[in-house]
Amino acid sequence: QSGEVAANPEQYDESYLCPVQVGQTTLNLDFDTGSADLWVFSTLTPKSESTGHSLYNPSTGTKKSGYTWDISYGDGSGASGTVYADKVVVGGVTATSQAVEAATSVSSQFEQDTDNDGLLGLAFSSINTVEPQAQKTFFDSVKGSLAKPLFTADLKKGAAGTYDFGYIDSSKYTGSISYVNVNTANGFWEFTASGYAVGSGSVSGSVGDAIADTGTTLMYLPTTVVQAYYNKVDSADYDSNQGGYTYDCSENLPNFLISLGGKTFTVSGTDINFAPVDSSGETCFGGIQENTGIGMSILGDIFLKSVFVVFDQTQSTPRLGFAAQ
Ligand SMILES: O=C(CNCCc1c[nH]c2ccccc12)Nc1scc(-c2ccccc2)c1C(=O)NCc1ccccc1
Repeated sequence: QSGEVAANPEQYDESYLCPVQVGQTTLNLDFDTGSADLWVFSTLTPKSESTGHSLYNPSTGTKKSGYTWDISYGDGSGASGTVYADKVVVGGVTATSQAVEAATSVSSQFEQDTDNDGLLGLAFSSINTVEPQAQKTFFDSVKGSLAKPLFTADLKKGAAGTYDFGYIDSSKYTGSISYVNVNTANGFWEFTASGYAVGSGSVSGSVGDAIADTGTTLMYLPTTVVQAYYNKVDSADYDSNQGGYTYDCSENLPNFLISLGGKTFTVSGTDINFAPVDSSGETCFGGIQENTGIGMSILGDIFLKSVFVVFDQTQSTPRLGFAAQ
């Protein structure tokens, strides 16, 4: 089988939500290549935490008794609950007995984002949080039945993009796809990014160890790289209150060039201009920030909306393919 699903941006492209049938309900889920749990708001979630969200009703599923899950993310958000086996359909691709993690508790960040009914993890199943036994991601559940064991992400700035499962749509990218091998030891789509440049010109240095993460909004890069970037932005400085680099919204940001698999990709300065820090709209928060304390770089949505990405498991070593959009 194969299929395509829309990826609809939230405000400021903070995250991208896709319609997914879970049991008998259609939920808007955040497809997340940086985690491996498919968890959803449910009728088991306290009303005080689930108002405004579409809810999964576990009555259509089969409870996996004694199974629980509990996930927390680097920003301190998280959720936990119980596990059911149910039908999940993404763009016509069906997993007949997918582990659906019903939330019995969610953190305030998720509670407040009423367009987001949960996450569909697309990292490697080795980091699924279900106890006593890790469960397969949706992709792992359907992989064997897909025309090709791969999926692609085509995210866009301020417009609907797509995730395709089982095939590569060559109308969605230009030029050739350049591939890098993935190291799955940490359960992420993790690879080594090469040189970079700020503004224009030839790339040099090395960004190093990085993950392709559709579930993280911004780009988190080594301090040396981030300082080199904001040195080219006159009004920029590190604002500890905001927890990152800010600058005058009126200032034009330079492009960021990064070399992956021997090819150089350009993230435009307009894409790196993330969002105002407050309603005055004078000061803006940058889409490139430091990866301090993370242990690797994260190429999140700010980067991914500039490229077409293939998450490829056609070979014994998984690989990532990048092409210009
Ligand atoms: O977790 C994911 C992908 N799912 C995110 C789901 C999600 C988490 N809040 C959400 C809110 C809305 C929608 C989805 C999510 N990626 C990774 S790998 C390593 C780290 C990490 C580890 C330690 C320290 C920092 C990051 C993260 C991380 O925490 N990213 C989110 C973030 C990163 C930085 C700042 C904020 C968030």
